[in-house]
Amino acid sequence: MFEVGLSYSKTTRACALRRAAPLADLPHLRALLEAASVSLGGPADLRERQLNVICRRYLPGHGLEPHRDLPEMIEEDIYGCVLSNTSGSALEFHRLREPEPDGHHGGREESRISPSAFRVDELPGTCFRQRGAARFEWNHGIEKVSYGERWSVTWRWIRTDSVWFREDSAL
Ligand SMILES: O=C(O)CCC(=O)C(=O)O
Ligand SMILES: [Fe+2]
Repeated sequence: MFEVGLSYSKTTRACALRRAAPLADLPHLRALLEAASVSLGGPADLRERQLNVICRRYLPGHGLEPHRDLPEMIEEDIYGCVLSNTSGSALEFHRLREPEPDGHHGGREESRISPSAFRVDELPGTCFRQRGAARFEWNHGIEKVSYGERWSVTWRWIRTDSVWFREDSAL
């Protein structure tokens, strides 16, 4: 795991963000983030003072526990790109609760017809964005890899109104 921009991997409520590798030193990574963002209709400006990038390599035995990236710390939109995946694992989403009953369908029918899990069909270069329900009503994780490797880059922005955020000069 390798972080760029602001790092929160060891952050707790009692421990502030740190500065990780600067994106300016990684022009290919910056170009990837910009291209992926724009291709998904997102911003071209990466707002680097709030940006956190996590590059992950999953080897056999590695996975990622189901989680929701902390809403109190991280802005709504989270982007990602799968660089390559020769493993049998992929990003999977699981709904945290059933959808609200809907007047037209009734709660029971609705929960039967709407899925509670979603697996990303990953090809090299697959990009995704988590927002809305995918961000707040579903969690996501990676089942432990048993063979091959998976490489991903995900990026997000630290909320300036969170207790963790500090301006650059204070890091
Ligand atoms: O590796 C991935 O695609 C997901 C990573 C992730 O969910 C995270 O770093 O919060
Ligand atoms: Fe995540």
